[in-house]
Amino acid sequence: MRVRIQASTIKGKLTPPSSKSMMQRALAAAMLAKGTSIIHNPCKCEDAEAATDIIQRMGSEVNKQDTALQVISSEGVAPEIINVGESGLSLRMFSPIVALNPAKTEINGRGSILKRPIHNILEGLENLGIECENTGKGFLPIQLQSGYKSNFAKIDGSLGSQFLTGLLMALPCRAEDTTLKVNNLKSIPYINMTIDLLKDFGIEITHEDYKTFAIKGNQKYKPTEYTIEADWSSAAPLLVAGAIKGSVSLEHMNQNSYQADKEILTALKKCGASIKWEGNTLSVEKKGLNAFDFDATHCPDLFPPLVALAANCNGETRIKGVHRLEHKESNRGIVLQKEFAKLGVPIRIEEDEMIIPGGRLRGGLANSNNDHRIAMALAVAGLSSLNPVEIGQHECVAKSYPDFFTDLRKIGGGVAQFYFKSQFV
Ligand SMILES: O=C(O)C1=C[C@@H](OP(=O)(O)O)[C@@H](O)[C@H](O)C1
Ligand SMILES: C=C(OP(=O)(O)O)C(=O)O
Repeated sequence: MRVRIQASTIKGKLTPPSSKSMMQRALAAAMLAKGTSIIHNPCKCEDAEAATDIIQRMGSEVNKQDTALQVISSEGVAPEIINVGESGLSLRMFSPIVALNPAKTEINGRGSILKRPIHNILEGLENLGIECENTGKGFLPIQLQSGYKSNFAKIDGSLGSQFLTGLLMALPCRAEDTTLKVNNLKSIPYINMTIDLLKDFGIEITHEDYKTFAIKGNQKYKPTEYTIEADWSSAAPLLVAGAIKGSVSLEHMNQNSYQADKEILTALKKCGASIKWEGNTLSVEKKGLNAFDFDATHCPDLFPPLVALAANCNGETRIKGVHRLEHKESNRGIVLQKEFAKLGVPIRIEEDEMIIPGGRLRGGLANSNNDHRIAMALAVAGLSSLNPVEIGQHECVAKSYPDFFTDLRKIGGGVAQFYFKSQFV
């Protein structure tokens, strides 16, 4: 299958899917809380399915209700193997949780995750006394056993925050206290989201300026009812669609969210789009758009939709944080450069900055490189291109937003899916 996006005017109202970051955290926390938790407004996407499968393998019962999931957690079991699918968060969050149990568990995955390096997980867990075998030699699979033995570790945060999220969720369950010294932490808002969610489950985490985390042991997760917010990461391409080609209103958005990608609002304001809040409904409307400077170091998932936005602005936009993109579902800096070049946009990368000239979208054949955020950014670019944009491997949006193309059509996007003998363009 391929999808073809034609220039179109955007107008309409939607509710974006629920946050996959919050959903995966809530599933892990519900598993760690012995008793019954309810997750309202659950996120339905492949990464959430992977996390659900993991907690079931670890002994939780998960029951679907109307608009909620019931998680019943009793004594946990150590599975022989868990599979994280393609989810970076499930890999990095569940590794420290699985490691609480001294029995041996193998962690494996599929697709893009098999190409994402794991040395910082290995280093961190080994520093805390876990015995790690790595038959994948720097990549999955890994086998963990023996339980935690050390009460102190230095953690490299420069590659991202997900592993620290896992440690903050696991270590309160140890009998002993643990101190983590974290160096050069990136994606900081995601740690705020973790700490906030843990508070709802009865777990307290304190830190000094995101550098020292003193984690009290013997804490008990309490079962709770937790509501997943709408996802700002999935909202971002929809908001950009409204800003470049008409208007869009998104319902049920939390203005005070801890989600990193709420920062899309800063970028939209900077380039001159019109932004209006009415209660929890956010409306964005097209205006003359000008190039902008933006630092995406701590909200790396915004890069792809920001590139689609920048390609529609007058002048050269500069976005910082390219180094953060190397180990995502694809090497996103290079892939954005390569795929937008196919549409006529000559992106430059200078050290940690991406420079995007506006006003050159010609359209053409591109490929998502099996990266959901690239597929969505290319689709948004198609809305304002001279010729249609065709995207190969577009089904990968299922990782975070399975209904993306249906929703884009609902707000006026000219979307046509068709069979094509090869995905590779
Ligand atoms: O904690 C999370 O939910 C996430 C953290 C970020 O990763 P890094 O912390 O690796 O940058 C982000 O890119 C990812 O999509 C989700
Ligand atoms: C990078 C992402 O997710 P993860 O790292 O959890 O696979 C993403 O959703 O853009």
